[in-house]
Amino acid sequence: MSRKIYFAGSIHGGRQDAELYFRIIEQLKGYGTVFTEHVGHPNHPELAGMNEKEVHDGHIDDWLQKSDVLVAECTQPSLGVGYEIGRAVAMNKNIFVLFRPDAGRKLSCMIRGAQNGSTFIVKDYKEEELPGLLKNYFGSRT
Ligand SMILES: O=c1[nH]c(=O)n([C@H]2C[C@H](O)[C@@H](COP(=O)(O)O)O2)cc1CO
Repeated sequence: MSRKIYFAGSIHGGRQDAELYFRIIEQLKGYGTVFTEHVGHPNHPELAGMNEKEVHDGHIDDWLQKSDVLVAECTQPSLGVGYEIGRAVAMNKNIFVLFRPDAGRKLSCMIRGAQNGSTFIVKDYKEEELPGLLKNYFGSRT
């Protein structure tokens, strides 16, 4: 059965990296089914016709719950992404956090400090390194 991937990236936190999210999602599709392709949509519609509770419950109780792994691009800070990570920790999911130090930000200690070398991995990266990083990450997991 195909691996199920939940990709998290900023929406209301700011869309500066939306095109990068799209490119990451395109690569992730090579490793499984991505539930949250809309996060990389260049013109993501406001709430996509749903109310906040429908968005929250559909993402957390359905997609995140069913996922094998959460991949989160955390360079652009987002409350929603931080929340998704915390909920994924509580569900014992595999979590792969991507962060670009070159953007001039510092990743929260609550995220960088959560890494444990197995289920919670944080990688500082540049975009050109992504194919190799994803290959390593998914290659070492079933
Ligand atoms: O309309 C939405 N659709 C949606 O999928 N999300 C989810 C997926 C993203 O990984 C995350 C972004 O959170 P935020 O909007 O706080 O940046 O929340 C969040 C919103 C709006 O908060």
